[in-house]
Parts: sequence; C-alpha cells; structure tokens
Amino acid sequence: MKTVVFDLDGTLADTSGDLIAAANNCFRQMGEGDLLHPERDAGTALLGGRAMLNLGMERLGRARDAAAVDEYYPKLLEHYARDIDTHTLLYPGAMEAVAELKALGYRVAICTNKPEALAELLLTRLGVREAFGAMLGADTLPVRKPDPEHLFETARRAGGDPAQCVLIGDSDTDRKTAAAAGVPCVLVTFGPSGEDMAALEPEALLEDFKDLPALVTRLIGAAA
Ligand SMILES: O=C(O)COP(=O)(O)O
Ligand SMILES: [Mg+2]
Repeated sequence: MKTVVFDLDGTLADTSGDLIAAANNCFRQMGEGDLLHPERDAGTALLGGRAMLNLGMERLGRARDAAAVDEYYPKLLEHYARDIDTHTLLYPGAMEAVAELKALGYRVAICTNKPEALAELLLTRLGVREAFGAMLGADTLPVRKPDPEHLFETARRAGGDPAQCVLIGDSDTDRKTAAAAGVPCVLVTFGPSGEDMAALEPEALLEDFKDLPALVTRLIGAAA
C-alpha cells in the first residue's frame, strides 16, 4: 500500500500562535517580556520549543545558555499543553485533501517531531485524529526525523509499504528525512518560511492542498 505521510506543525496546521504564547510565558517567568513576535517569529515557532527558547536567549545576549533552555523546555511544554488550540488552525483544504487521498486508496499518516502526547492532544482537539491511520511523535521511537526510520515506521504502522511513501513537510528536517529514506518530498509554500522552500530542492512544492492528490499520483503513482 502506498502511503502519504504528513508532517504536522507548519504542514497540516499553523501551530505558531500557541507555540509562541507558550515560549513568551517562559520568558515572562524569567522576568523578561514577550521576546517573540507572533507573526515575525512564526517560522522559528514551527521548528519547535527548543528553537523558540534558543532564539529568545539569543535576544537576551545569552546565546550559549543551554542550561536555561533545558530548564525552561519542560515548562514550555506544560504551558503549551494547557493552551494548545487557542490560535491553532488547520491549513485550508488540508482535511479535504486527506479525505480525497483516502478515497483514492492511499494510506495517510503523520510523522511529527512534536512530542507524541502533545500531537495526540492537538489532533484530538482539532477533531481530526481519527482521519489518520498512524501518528508517530518525536518520542514514539528511539529515533526521530531526520532519521528515515521514523518515516518508515510511520508508513508501516499505517499499513503501508515503507518504500512506497511520500513525505509532505515544511522544513529542512523533512527534506533530509525524505532524502535519507529515498522517497519523494513535497514542501508546502503557504507557511511563514514558504519562500525558502524552493532552495531545499524538494521533488515538488505545494501552494494549495487542492493540488495534492494529483501531485501524489504523479510522484508515487496511483494507489492501486
Ligand atoms: O515540534 C517540532 O519540532 C516540529 O514538529 P513537526 O515535525 O510536526 O514540524
Ligand atoms: Mg513542520
């Protein structure tokens, strides 16, 4: 079975608003103000909690303060878990594309570097967890993206053949994962770092989810 594997943050959903709120909560706990801007820093937010803390520490002139990042990362996740879907929205057309891919006979799954429990919580709150045959987070396996085994195991658990999948993502990590796995990569251009995606030279760029089913068929062939 052929499988379409999706990244979560920045690909299926714009999670940046709630991630930035969680990071700013940490900076306030440090006695600093809101160091991250909801729009200007959205691209960093989509790279995850540690990336946001590193950017804030850099702005405080404490770029090498790994101990502070380690200390605040669990606090960030705690705050994020409390307020995970206040600003977060699925990208337009994402779930329609998922439904169409399933109707065409493809398996669909999620491979994310978000901690599994948080990804489960978010997908459940958004009411879309059941749409995906499998969901593997950063801590589901001993390895994670860009290790190709994270992608392969996601395809397997969705009932698919790991050699016949495509990864839809939004970052250099996704690009590297697909390259290491030897499968095609589609990078989305509607996120905050959209204009940087072409430079990563994926097999295809995706501007609008309505184009995804045809693109998948072009890249990995018809489902059956
Ligand atoms: O939280 C992260 O590190 C990024 O998550 P993603 O893999 O779903 O983009
Ligand atoms: Mg992402």
